[in-house]
Amino acid sequence: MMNNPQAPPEESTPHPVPAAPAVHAHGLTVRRGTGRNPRTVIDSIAFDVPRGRITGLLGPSGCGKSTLMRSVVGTQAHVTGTLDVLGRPAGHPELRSRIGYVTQAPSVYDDLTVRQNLDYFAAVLEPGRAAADRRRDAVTRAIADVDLTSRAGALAGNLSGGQRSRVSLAVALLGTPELLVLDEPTVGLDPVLRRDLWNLFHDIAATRGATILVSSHVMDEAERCHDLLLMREGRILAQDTPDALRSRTHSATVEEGFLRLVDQANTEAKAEATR
Ligand SMILES: Nc1ncnc2c1ncn2[C@@H]1O[C@H](COP(=O)(O)OP(=O)(O)OP(=O)(O)O)[C@@H](O)[C@H]1O
Repeated sequence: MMNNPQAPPEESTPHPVPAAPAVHAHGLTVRRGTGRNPRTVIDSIAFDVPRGRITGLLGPSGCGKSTLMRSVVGTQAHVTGTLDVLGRPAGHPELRSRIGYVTQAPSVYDDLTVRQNLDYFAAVLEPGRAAADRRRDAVTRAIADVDLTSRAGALAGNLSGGQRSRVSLAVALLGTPELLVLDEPTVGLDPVLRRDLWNLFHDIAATRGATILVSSHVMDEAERCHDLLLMREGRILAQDTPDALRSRTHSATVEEGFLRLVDQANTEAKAEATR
């Protein structure tokens, strides 16, 4: 899948958007920290993630992207408000096999090979001898999807950072999830690998109809998304397509548009404070 540079991400065609979003949030609030001083890090936000498309969650470091993603996959405590994922409340046991989640730090075993890592996680997903053939096929396909077939026998500990990230992504692809939640998957990757990964995300959305929620603090990656959620300080600053955002902020790039919205929000906050 990654050997397809002919298909620029911008030109890939997302599946038609069905009515029900993959993720629906309303009044979503998250508090973090223990003891006497838990802080509100996500503050009563509302947003939708449309199905079959790539939604970029963008914003500066510390704005709450990882917390929001953890809430969507159901691993975050102290979440209140409405958060529905694939038609179920976030964290519902039925969602476990329907969501693939890649955390910021690649979660692979360094002392196992790429294939052994995948075999292990495949067995956790679908245990038992009866499923052995299906597991083997799923593992082979996931390794091919992330273009690591030639390194399948290499120890994960001997791979580059980008290759290790791709092993994590392959693990997330194992169960052919309907929703992929990817927390800054391109951090630290060189431009070629970043482009290849974005091509892969577009392939996955277009060929499988999967929904992808992907975070980044690199604004130029926003241009590669179908839809954007721009976050700042625990709030959603904008939900738009890159085109609509550029156009309504009269900006040449999403980054410029984002900065305009930040300035506007700051001005409004100051005016509010002096009232
Ligand atoms: N375990 C924790 N306890 C208390 N506060 C936390 C904890 N983890 C994160 N936070 C705070 O929650 C806020 C949001 O953090 P989060 O990791 O979600 O941001 P982010 O946008 O993903 O940042 P980055 O891009 O740097 O990963 C930050 O202010 C952070 O300090």
